[in-house]
Amino acid sequence: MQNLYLLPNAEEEIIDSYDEDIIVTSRDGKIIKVTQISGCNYDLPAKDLLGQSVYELEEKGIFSPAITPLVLKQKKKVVIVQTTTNGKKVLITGIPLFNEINEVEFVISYSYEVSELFTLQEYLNELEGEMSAVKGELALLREESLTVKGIISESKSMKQILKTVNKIAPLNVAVTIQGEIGVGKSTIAKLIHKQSLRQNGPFIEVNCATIPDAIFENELVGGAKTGTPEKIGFLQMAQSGTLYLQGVDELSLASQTILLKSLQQTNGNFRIVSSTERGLDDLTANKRFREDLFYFLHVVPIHIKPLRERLEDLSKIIEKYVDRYTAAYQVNKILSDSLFHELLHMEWGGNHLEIKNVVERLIVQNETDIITNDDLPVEYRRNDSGLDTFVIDGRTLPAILDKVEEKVLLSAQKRYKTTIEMAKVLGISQPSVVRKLKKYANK
Ligand SMILES: Nc1ncnc2c1ncn2[C@@H]1O[C@H](COP(=O)(O)OP(=O)(O)OP(=O)(O)O)[C@@H](O)[C@H]1O
Repeated sequence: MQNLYLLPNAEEEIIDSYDEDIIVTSRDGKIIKVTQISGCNYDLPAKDLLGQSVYELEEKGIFSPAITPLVLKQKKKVVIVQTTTNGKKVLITGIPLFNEINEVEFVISYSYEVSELFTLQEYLNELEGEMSAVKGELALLREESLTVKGIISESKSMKQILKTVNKIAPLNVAVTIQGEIGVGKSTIAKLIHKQSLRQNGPFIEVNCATIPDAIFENELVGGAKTGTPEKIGFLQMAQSGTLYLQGVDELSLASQTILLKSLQQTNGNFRIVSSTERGLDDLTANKRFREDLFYFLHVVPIHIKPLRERLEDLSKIIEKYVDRYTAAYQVNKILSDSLFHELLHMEWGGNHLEIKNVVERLIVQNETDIITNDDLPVEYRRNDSGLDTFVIDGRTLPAILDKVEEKVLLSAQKRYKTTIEMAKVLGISQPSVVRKLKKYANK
């Protein structure tokens, strides 16, 4: 730094031209000049400072520490923070003024009260700590929500899908995944994201079916247009990540127009993956889906077959859910072969979601170690009453009906907790249920 030289008779003008706390000390530490507000940080009138020694003031704890000795020693500008007797923080800068033989002749210092800055700094540090904790948590949650381990792909068609995903995930193309409810569309969308170059970015899921037309634009592009700029839209949230438009076939034509316009206007740095239950090409042909939006979204189509058409996957999935729920509920149960066979040949319109639900119910609601067809929830039981086993048996009709009644009652007793519930399901009175149960119990 270039040395500052004291100009003769110039100090007065310099000092008086500032509405600042400035103090000038001589090389022996005496205060020789002050401004009108000097001393206010130390709760002293300016005139009381004049003539005092900074060494003494330091000893009394008023200048803690004094800056003049430091500047004299270092012969250069010094910046320190003083703590005053009443706990205020004062940022003080000391500058040496040199004489002709290059010795420090005077020290000029100016100070600002910075307690608030310190409080702000502490607050910022605290915020920073919280932010990094939240960031860590977010990364963990993102990782968890995107974990796609254990994808079952025994069937040829699922293997082919995984191959396609492998190929297209690193490319920035739009993908449309079609399939029935619960067939694994969002699982594949997450897999595409995980295998893409944007894997560390966000995966933003937009459930198209649940957003009313009136607020769709607001949800997509945020509140800038509606006077609520603090509202961030999905398109902004998805930057450098993946935008997953779940159930895009559920959008009304009005919302489709908004979506297309917003996607075209936004310089979106994200990958779009959409899911649909219905074929978008059919909807487009029937004018229920905008053709231009169709071409925008439908670059790579992936079709996931329902589980009933993927028996190899279905079989593994039933086993997986049995393992999962026996472990979760700490029970030791297996499905009978006949029940397993039955499950393999059901419709499963809700695919994974439905199977998961039924297997959990089977594991939780039955007390026997081997779960059989009779343990299926009523709505899943086949509509045959097993009468064939009774008919040609030389028994009378009342005896056969009696046997059927006994079977129905005992099976209902296993399933329902109270006789009131049984009566309601079977459509007879509760005393009737009690009477019949007694009758069969005594047989
Ligand atoms: N191939 C698979 N292997 C193992 N589990 C799977 C597979 N596909 C999906 N699942 C599981 O099935 C459940 C439903 O899957 P997902 O949510 O991906 O279906 P979806 O088709 O997106 O459903 P929706 O129709 O509700 O959008 C999830 O718990 C998922 O982990």
